[in-house]
Amino acid sequence: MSTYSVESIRNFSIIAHVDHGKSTLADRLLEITGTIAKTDCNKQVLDKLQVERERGITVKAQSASLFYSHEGVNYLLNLIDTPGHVDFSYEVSRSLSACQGVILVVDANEGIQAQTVANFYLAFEAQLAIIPVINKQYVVFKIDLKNADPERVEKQIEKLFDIPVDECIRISAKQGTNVERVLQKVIEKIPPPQFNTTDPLKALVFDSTFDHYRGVIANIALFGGEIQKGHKIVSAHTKKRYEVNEVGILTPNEQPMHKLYAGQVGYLIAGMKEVTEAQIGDTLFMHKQPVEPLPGFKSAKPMVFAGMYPVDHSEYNNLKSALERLTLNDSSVSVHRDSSPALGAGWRLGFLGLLHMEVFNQRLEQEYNMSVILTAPTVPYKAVLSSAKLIKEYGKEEITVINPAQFPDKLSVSEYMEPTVLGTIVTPHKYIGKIIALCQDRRAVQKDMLYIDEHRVMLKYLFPLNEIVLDFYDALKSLSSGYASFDYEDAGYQAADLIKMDILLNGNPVEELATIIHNDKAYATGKFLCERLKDAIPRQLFEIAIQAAIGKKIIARETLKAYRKNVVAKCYGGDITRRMKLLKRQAEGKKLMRKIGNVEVPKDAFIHVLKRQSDK
Ligand SMILES: Nc1nc2c(ncn2[C@@H]2O[C@H](COP(=O)(O)OP(=O)(O)OP(=O)(O)O)[C@@H](O)[C@H]2O)c(=O)[nH]1
Repeated sequence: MSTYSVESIRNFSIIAHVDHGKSTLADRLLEITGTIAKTDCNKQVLDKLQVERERGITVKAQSASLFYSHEGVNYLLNLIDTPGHVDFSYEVSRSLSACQGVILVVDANEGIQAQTVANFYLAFEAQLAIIPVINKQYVVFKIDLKNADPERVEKQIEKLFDIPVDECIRISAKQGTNVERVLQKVIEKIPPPQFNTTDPLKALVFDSTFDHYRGVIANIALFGGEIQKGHKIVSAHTKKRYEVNEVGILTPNEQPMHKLYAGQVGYLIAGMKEVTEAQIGDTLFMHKQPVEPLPGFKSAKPMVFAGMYPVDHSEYNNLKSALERLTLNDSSVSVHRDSSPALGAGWRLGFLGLLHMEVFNQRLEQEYNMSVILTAPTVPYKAVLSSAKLIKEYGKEEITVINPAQFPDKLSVSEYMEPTVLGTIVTPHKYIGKIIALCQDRRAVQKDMLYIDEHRVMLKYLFPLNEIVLDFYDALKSLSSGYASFDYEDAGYQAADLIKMDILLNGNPVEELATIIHNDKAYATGKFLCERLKDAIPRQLFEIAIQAAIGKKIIARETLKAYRKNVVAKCYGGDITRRMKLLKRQAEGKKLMRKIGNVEVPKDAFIHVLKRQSDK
């Protein structure tokens, strides 16, 4: 950009429900503005991570600066593509802090879904300009997807969000139809940022990534002043001083610039090496010109915790450094050191949901070549202690329990509490009966029910978090043939009758599967886990007793019969290389096993075992 004028800047995010077409719209915007060449290969260009491409979802918000000329004026448009899944809504709220407006994409076929509602309210509460866009819709031929019904979706938007029907723009992101109109609307409707270059530097760190060679790359939004190479800056959070090595914009790859100005969004490299140095939500200011720090962000609140241990203990230090680096790229993961008698030294990690946990695990494997053991996920329970000894030990009466191994005994507790969430379900009305039954089975209490139009209903339920965290979404999808959607927000704690259940293999506890559950569900869960484990464990040379226990009391049992798998039997002792190959393959298979007593369990069995069968 040759000349700078804050009047010609627009900062906006694209928000939507999962799969409604955010990343595809971002591709078209990048093409129209000449940011990337127009080819058939541009598919979700901003989804850079391998895990994003494989799963076809966005997990990390990505920024891109676009240059666009309209009516003789050159504009700088800073676009942030955000994830749609509920586990990553923290990324959305952070991204919005760097924006003055949003494009709210709604699929013309599916209409308003649970995350559409959640994301709309994030933008609305942040007082951002909102541009509703109906996607998957040709304008000329009326129909892109067969069941597209833009009129119906426009009416839903008017009813739920109070946005007049004629403000919606109908597009096909895939075909590029009418997408230019969206850009024009961005310029007309989203206000330029109201910041001055003459003010002292005030830069918000709204995201950060870690580069193996260059250290921390901080994504910043300038709320005042300007910044360039050589400037001495200070972090409001750590009070540490840095010299700026490089500033620039993302197009979408890093493009160094001489300067960044108030109102712009870009990146900064300033020799930050430690994970803790690039705190998201931090304010950077010029050395000797301190400013009032920006409010920052509420820290991400982990919803599920699980233990993580290296498969092979010699890998402990490598895993430690991989974790440090990956958590810098994903600061919503909380990490506490932990250890267990069975698994040795490891960590207890907090995630925003199960998908987040799976994605993090996949990234460790793909980006850092690390293979780990994860224990059964648990939600953060609370216990009000009655034992004077324990109160003294913890230094407080109320403790949070994120590890079943530390679950205090009933005798030393006056009350247990479990976390709850307010869930929003949007569904075609024909599935309502089955969904209500599912919610009741999950101990949920109905709070609201609203018809969005004659075919669709929005239900609100208060759920115990542990009832939805593992597999509620899968269950909901399967009983509504994929049509119902779900989103939730934190709703505090409620008293609950909780117990700790252990799983034993030939009398040895399987630490990975110890869980805290509601008393009412103990027998059913115990029976189910034993049955599932029986399927997950390969037969071995001896009989295996699989038991569920509460304290010393066994509440369920399955028996796995002995079996001898002789892998080399087929080789007739003849071909020695073939025989060696088979033995090697068997040895490699064993590496992925975890030994409990003398029983070998595939290490990935633990999470699969926990998903409930009853919901199929
Ligand atoms: N028919 C049709 N399909 C579209 C259109 N826009 C996007 N899609 C398809 O919808 C699917 C989801 O698109 P994405 O752009 O990945 O959706 P997203 O909202 O970014 O998804 P998440 O990042 O996972 O939340 C892809 O298969 C796209 O090809 C469209 O205009 N018409």
